Amino acid sequence: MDEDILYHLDLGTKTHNLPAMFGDVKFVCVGGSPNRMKAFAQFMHKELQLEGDGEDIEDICAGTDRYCMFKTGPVLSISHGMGIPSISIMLHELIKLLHHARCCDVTIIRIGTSGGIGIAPGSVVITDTAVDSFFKPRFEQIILDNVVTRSTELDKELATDLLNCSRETPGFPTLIGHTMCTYDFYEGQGRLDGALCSFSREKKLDYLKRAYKAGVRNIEMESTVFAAMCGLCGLRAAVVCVTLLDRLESDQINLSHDVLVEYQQRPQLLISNFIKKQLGLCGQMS
Ligand SMILES: O=P(O)(O)O[C@@H]1C[C@H](O)[C@@H](CO)O1
Ligand SMILES: O=c1cc[nH]c(=O)[nH]1
Repeated sequence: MDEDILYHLDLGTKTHNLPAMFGDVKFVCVGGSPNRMKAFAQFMHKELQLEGDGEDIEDICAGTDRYCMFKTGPVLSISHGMGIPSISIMLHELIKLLHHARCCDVTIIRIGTSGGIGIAPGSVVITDTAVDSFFKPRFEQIILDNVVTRSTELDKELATDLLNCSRETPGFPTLIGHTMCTYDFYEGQGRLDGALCSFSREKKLDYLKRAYKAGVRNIEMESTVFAAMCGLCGLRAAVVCVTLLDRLESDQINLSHDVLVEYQQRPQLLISNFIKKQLGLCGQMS
């Protein structure tokens, strides 16, 4: 293409010097909420001891309200909204952006929230394999009128490195497990508290217990397409989500604001330590 307009990011190859803006990016962290991803960028700014306090960090995608993007040193922090279609659009444009910027050796990590199965709320799950609602390691993309099945394996070595790093990040339990990705938060995740519910509490528990038996430790809404797209495009990818509740116990998220904020910081803390370690900065920082 003579010109590539990354419409939902409000960036383009003719309007922006993408290699100058993004050429040094080595880590991309993504998550649903714009505020969380801004907070993560500000946190990374401090952890990397970059100049200034990072409080005035600018949203690179301020020209659109679809996604937010912040850059601090070699770390890019981007929001992706909720669900597969939203993260998929962002990933198409992000991956093209990394290509246009001639970035190399990029690691991409989703830092999110999730519902746990049979584990303590506040636990952090590092995904080894993302599975669909049938506990299968696949993402089915409809292309024209074909169903194209893609693998959802994630980088095992990266997951192990992250688990090792978690041992040096005390304060919360971290484990490796399968993550189930659904198309909905309510019926799609077996919740009884949506506007619609067509199954019993017994059926819900039977489903979630079967998921647990299949190795699923948490449920969220983006991991399968994230794993599939990053895998096909050759990006080293990981999914690290905190659990907000144990779905065998409840459906409603009734954590106080402060606890919710602290839980959401857990994956950020782990990833910040991992990034510092990768950059050879550990031991020199707070
Ligand atoms: O990254 P976040 O915390 O947004 O991910 C999960 C999955 C859905 O997008 C959302 C549902 O509350 O949270
Ligand atoms: O239960 C939960 C909590 C957060 N995100 C989800 O997708 N499910």
